[in-house]
Amino acid sequence: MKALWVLNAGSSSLKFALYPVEPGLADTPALAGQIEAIGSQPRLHARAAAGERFEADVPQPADDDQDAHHQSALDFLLDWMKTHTPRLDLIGVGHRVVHGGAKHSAPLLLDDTLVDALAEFEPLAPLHQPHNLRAVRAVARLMPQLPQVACFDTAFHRSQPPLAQRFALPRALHDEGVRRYGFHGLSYEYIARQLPQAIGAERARGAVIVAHLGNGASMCALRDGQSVASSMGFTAIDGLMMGTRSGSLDPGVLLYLMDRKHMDSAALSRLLYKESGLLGVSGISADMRDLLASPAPEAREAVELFCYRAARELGSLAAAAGGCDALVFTGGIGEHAAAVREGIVTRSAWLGLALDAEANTAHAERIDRAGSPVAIAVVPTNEEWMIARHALDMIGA
Ligand SMILES: Nc1ncnc2c1ncn2[C@@H]1O[C@H](COP(=O)(O)OP(=O)(O)O)[C@@H](O)[C@H]1O
Ligand SMILES: CC(=O)OP(=O)(O)O
Ligand SMILES: [Mg+2]
Repeated sequence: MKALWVLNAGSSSLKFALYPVEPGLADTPALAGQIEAIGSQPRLHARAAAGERFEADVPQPADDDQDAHHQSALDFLLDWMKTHTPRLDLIGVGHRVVHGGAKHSAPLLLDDTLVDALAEFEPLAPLHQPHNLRAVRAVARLMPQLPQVACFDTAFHRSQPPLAQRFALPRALHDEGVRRYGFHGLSYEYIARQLPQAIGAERARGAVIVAHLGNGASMCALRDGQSVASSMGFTAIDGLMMGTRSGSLDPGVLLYLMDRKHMDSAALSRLLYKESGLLGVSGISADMRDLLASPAPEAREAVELFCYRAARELGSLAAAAGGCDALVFTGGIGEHAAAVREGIVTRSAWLGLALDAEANTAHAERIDRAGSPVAIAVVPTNEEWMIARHALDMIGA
């Protein structure tokens, strides 16, 4: 079987999928899964198209070194893949690479020079980029002849108008790359392809706001299926409140923390990327499921702040898009947490949004109330398929 591997290395997970490519790219992977909880109790879960399920504990080095944890999860996965897919004719590997900078608006074939260039963006995406590139290097060591393709989370947003990409900072900083990039682009690109089917061709050409609410969360304004603005900026901390990331913050808070608490960039980075968001506000968990199930007032406040911040961002993106013909929910929270969707939509009635409560609790594809002017849809995202599509286009069958 000719096939493509897809690797999506995240902050605490390593997702993978194996897509058959003969005759064309399959809709569903032959095998897909992830190693979750890297750094705490890593476990591999996978599922074959035929329904067979696999689970395995992933050994983890005893020390506290995040890099070592990711490396050992990756080694385990590559070994596991070899033993579970012995008769495979691999034609290439597609990777999610979170940051492609200002230059890269399309997927690229990877080589050593490009990997080194992309490593320059590691400080801008410390939870993702180092792990993305580690996976590229590991595959290159094991199978040096195999073509590898980088698919950038930032690429889809390069269509944004210049104003949407600019901070109100001195021009020289913009010119050296301090600008808004936007992330989750592979997810938004996939959703944009599904829009005609989900909300109708005419609405799909209009102003559509997509909320990708997962562990990392962002929103994107689309016009005619193209990104015109996004809640994430220079880094994936900006915008919405997330599992452990703060989202938008008054920059004066950082000055205060540096001056008065003597926090350096490592301490600030830990605070903003790992200790804030749902985890920081609730003091209980970064996982939306835990918070929705908890009776603690701090958990409820964290969920409410998440919805409030998302509703405010929705208003801002509607301004950027010149309206809101449809709102689309995706990502782990967007696809599964009916209470969060309700919290966001009820705060957005002024935009013409109205929820069909029954359809919402049933996680139906369309959850807007009959006769209301704005479509609301729930569309599962599929970053892995989008990566496979790009990789196959680059490599050729
Ligand atoms: N049934 C559910 N109800 C509420 N939240 C859920 C549910 N399933 C998953 N989630 C939430 O989705 C988030 C993870 O989303 P996901 O898109 O898988 O994240 P990642 O950014 O790691 O790809 C977690 O906060 C998790 O609690
Ligand atoms: C860019 C980003 O935040 O990605 P994730 O949701 O996978 O953490
Ligand atoms: Mg994700």
